[in-house]
Amino acid sequence: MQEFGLKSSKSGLEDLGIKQVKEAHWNLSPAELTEEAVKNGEGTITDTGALMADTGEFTGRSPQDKFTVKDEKTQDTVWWGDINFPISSENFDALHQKMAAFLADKKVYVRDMHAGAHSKYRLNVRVVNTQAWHNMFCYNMFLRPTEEEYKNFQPNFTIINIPEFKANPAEDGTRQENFTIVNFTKRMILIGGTGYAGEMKKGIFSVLNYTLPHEEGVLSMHCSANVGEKGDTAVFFGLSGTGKTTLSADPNRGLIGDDEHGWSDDKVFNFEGGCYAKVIDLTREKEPQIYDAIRFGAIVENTRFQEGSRSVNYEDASVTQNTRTSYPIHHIDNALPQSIAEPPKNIFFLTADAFGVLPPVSKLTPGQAMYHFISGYTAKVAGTEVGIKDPVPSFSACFGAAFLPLHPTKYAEMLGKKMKEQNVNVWLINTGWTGGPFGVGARMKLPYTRAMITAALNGELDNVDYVQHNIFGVSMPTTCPNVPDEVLSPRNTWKDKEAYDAKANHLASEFVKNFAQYADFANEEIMAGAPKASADA
Ligand SMILES: Nc1ncnc2c1ncn2[C@@H]1O[C@H](COP(=O)(O)OP(=O)(O)OP(=O)(O)O)[C@@H](O)[C@H]1O
Ligand SMILES: O=C([O-])CC(=O)C(=O)O
Ligand SMILES: [Mn+2]
Repeated sequence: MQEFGLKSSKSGLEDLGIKQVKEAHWNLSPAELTEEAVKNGEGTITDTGALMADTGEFTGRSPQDKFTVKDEKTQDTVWWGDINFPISSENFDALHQKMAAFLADKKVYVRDMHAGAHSKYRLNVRVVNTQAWHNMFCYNMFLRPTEEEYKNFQPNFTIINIPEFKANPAEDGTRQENFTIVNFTKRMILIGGTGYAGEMKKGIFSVLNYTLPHEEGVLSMHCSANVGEKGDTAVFFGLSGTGKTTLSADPNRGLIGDDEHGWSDDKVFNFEGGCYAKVIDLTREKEPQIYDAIRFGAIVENTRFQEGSRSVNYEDASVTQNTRTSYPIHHIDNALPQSIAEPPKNIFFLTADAFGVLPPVSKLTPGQAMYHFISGYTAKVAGTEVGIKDPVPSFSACFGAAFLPLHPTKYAEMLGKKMKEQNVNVWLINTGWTGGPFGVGARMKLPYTRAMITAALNGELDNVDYVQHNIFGVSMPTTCPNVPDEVLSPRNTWKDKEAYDAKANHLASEFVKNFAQYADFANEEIMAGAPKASADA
């Protein structure tokens, strides 16, 4: 086999069961990968120098096709069910062999990288790709080793990602032709039949969501994080599309990361080396930092050009609503170089409530915080996952159940303990609808949401009056700098108050129904954080 680039002297492709490839390109630079991607016909260059590529049939993750190998290591530790689907190690081994054989006449791009900015908890990840742009996605999204580290690199987890390789469900134990399979024993992830690059980053996130809490006592979180001038860290939990990336990019605060973090005894640290932002309707005016990050080295996915030019038309959703960009974190000016900071003083739960019920900013008691963390509510609108067009209420424990191999109460217990010990403020932010539900009202204006978060962080909401929401019980400030008072109470913003009460009661009942599955875990304090349907509505 022909090999190019900066290769580790410690281990090669044979160690991954790959005996033969046509060419292996090791650890190419973004410039080389951009060139390869264009030569291979994978993409084009935009007028700001970014690489534009399509993910193919899959424009989002496919949670139903994500499997975990059920074996001695995982059978009693993984939370099996409709999130963690089991597959046998025989199926895994057979697929692994087929994939390795498939590569015999292919050109591959191999990359060595780190996950976890805290040196104590770092994971060495090796990825094998058939598409150059995927390899560049990994350059952007994972932490980049130094030249010396490349030379001595030894992987302790590997991803083999071949979009062109399709499984045969009847034989391979998958649901369809596409699959993502995590094997904790062999320390390997196999991805096939899909070109959605996010499967790689979320695959490794799932791995860290197992190893860190289970083996290291570190809480892993689906959140963004940034830090103020005084070293005050804030973390922003939220499901896809709720604003983690958008709101963590704040010109007045250093960016730690936009999607995946760990909270150890002493630090909050990013798992990743870059950001993966939604770009639908992106404008420079609303999101200048993200807009300006889309330059040479960045990738834009599933976007289209303005007619007759090489400018990206961010309004074009003809391929998908889930258009994305990935860029290395240093494309954001005030990103912290080490991606690590002190434990948080403030925690925000972001929700995009398409029913327009939850207040745009409210403060939670510790019991309410636990209740909302375990609930993990948002309303799903068309976006990151396949097959969702109309908004639906969505509860995803810990704001990221899809990535959690362990039972959610494991993460909830760890968070609850940390919140209490460190006396953290917890806020609920509705970045979703106001003035009525989706279709009637409008999405909360981004400048208002930013102002609410800024006020909370600066202590400007410490000494204002609060009122309790009649059903959810959360405390709503009655004033907030740079936000009109009338926006702060959702009921005020609805023309039809009875319709509001009915919707609020309905949403409350959805919360209660969903929470029933955690009844064994919840104590009195947590249950006091539950919404209470009002009898007169
Ligand atoms: N008030 C608001 N607050 C936050 N985001 C808003 C608001 N109004 C509109 N948006 C839009 O909502 C989207 C939020 O997406 P963002 O990329 O921040 O989500 P995310 O939580 O990082 O999701 P993912 O985990 O999938 O990456 C952006 O497109 C942003 O422009
Ligand atoms: O993983 C992805 O494709 C995007 C993302 O951040 C999420 O869905 O939380
Ligand atoms: Mn995410």
